[in-house]
Amino acid sequence: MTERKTSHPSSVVVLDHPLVQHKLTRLRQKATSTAGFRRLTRELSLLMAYEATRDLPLEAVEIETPLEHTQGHLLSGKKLCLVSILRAGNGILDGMLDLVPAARVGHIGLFRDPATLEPVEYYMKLPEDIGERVCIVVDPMLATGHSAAAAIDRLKRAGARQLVFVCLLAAPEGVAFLSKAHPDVKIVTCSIDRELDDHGYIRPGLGDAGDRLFGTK
Ligand SMILES: O=P(O)(O)OC[C@H]1O[C@H](OP(=O)(O)OP(=O)(O)O)[C@H](O)[C@@H]1O
Ligand SMILES: O=c1cc[nH]c(=O)[nH]1
Ligand SMILES: [Mg+2]
Repeated sequence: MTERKTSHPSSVVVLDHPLVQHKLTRLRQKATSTAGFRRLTRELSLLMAYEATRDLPLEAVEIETPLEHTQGHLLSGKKLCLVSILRAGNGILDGMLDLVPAARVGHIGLFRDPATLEPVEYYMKLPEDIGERVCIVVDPMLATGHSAAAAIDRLKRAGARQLVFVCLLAAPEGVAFLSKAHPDVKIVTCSIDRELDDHGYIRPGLGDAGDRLFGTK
């Protein structure tokens, strides 16, 4: 996986791998159906999970292959928690759970007030031992960054210490806001787009991720 490390802070990783960019372009197209949008989101989630889990610690183990004794590496006891920002986050969550089926899952329900662009909380349920887990927070869109920062505020209040934020698309404004609010949180994204428009939509973007995933518009 190639990382582009040019004009953004070191804690932001943009996945410029050809497979990622191909699938992202298909995802952006307005002609892509709901079924296609879901399938592409799932496939991109697997590729993003590859990067988001890069720093998970390994421990050496002794194993027997059919031919000899050797040393291998398994994920250490450090446990994982995937946290979905409802509702669009569930599109990414589903794909990531294919790769890490034993992960615990937290949900934070937030919607963005269309007038103020401020997040409104309507639900939160997290594993009790969240403080002992590496948290991968997923939401397709990082627009103003307010929803992501609010979710991470809540996770830190609940005890989370090691967090990664994963999104399909980010606006420069959202990256700046989240990096300032939570400089310790690595951001993994498939693209940093040009700008936010007057309604807080990412341009060129992909439209409303929740509506496209769930066919609500
Ligand atoms: O960075 P921000 O400006 O806060 O915007 C991003 C948020 O907006 C979208 O959610 P939305 O409010 O549309 O809710 P939904 O997932 O229920 O569609 C998106 O999934 C993020 O959660
Ligand atoms: O472009 C955007 C911005 C916020 N939420 C979305 O779903 N799309
Ligand atoms: Mg939405």
